[in-house]
Parts: sequence; structure tokens; C-alpha cells
Amino acid sequence: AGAHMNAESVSSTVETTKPLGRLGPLTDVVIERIRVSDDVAASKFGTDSPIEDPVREEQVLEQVRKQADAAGVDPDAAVAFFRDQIIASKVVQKGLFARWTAHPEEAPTTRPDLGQIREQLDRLTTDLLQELKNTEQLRDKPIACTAQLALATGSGAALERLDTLHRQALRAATHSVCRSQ
Ligand SMILES: C=C(O[C@@H]1C=C(C(=O)O)C=C[C@H]1O)C(=O)O
Repeated sequence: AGAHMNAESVSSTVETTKPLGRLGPLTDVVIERIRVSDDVAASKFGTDSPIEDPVREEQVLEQVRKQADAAGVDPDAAVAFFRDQIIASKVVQKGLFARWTAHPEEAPTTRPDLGQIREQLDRLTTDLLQELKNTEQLRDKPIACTAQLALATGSGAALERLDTLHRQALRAATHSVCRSQ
């Protein structure tokens, strides 16, 4: 079908795969970070590298605190949000380790480089902080925020075809998006 689509239908097809509403762009990056967790898991599975790396976690949160301050986002709120992103990443990694251990034929056959993946995660940190900034006013309105979050996560999970594990991670990752929820 893709070969027969004109530019307009290609572009509208792309748009309909994006999470909807005012929290759509933030949710989109959250889902992207969750998806990168699959690569993190593939880089660690069958190696000595543990799922949980407290030193790296502190580095991530330190970077968040500095960049949040520079971007005019409340650093404590940003750190709380990123603690949820880290929890979500570990939910995915643990789930995939369990799946790949029970069904070795589903395990990845190539091992991506963790250093490169972490560079990608660092770029997503900047994008996520920008989206926190862009959605600050909405996130302070509990009812509107809760409605927009349900729209964005529901559409995002469906359109991006997240399985149960990745939906669970999305719930963990968006737990504190609406600030007074
Ligand atoms: C993603 C990783 O796995 C875990 C999750 C982290 C994260 O979400 O940033 C950081 C360190 C690890 O505890 C990683 O090791 O880089």
C-alpha cells in the first residue's frame, strides 16, 4: 500500500501514528525512551552488565537537574519525572530478560553497544525536558491534564502497538506528569 500513497496520504498516515492531544508530543518521546529500553536490554542480556546501574542513574539525574535549571523547568519536578522514566526502563528490561530466558529463540541475536545507546538516551533527556517546559501550564491544571494524559497514552499505546509489558512501562513513566494528580 505504501508504494501507492501520494505525499498527502503518506504524511497523514505518519500523523495518525502519533499520540493525540496536547500531551501527544511529550508522550511520543516517553514512548521512544521506553522503546530504547529494548535496545538497552539487548545490550545487557547474556553479559555481566546488570539491569540496574546506580552510578549511571545518578549521572542521568545529575544531568537532568542541571539542564532543567538551565531550561527554566523546576529541577525537583524534573528529577521526579526522570525517576519514573528510569523505573519504566527497568520494567521493560526485567520483562524482556524474563521473556528471553523463558523463550531463548526470541532473544536478540546481535548485541548493540550500550555506550551508543546511552548517548541516544542523553539526547532524549534534552527532548523530554523541552516537552516538560512546553506542557508546564497544562500540567498544572489537574482535570485538563488528566484528560489529555488519558488521550495521549491511550492513543499512543494503541497506535504504536505497545504490548502489555510496554503499556505497563508507559503507565509507570507517566505517573507524575500531571503535577497535582
Ligand atoms: C537504561 C539503563 O538501565 C537502567 C536504567 C537507566 C535509565 O533509564 O536511564 C539507567 C541506569 C540503569 O539502572 C542503562 O544502564 O543505561
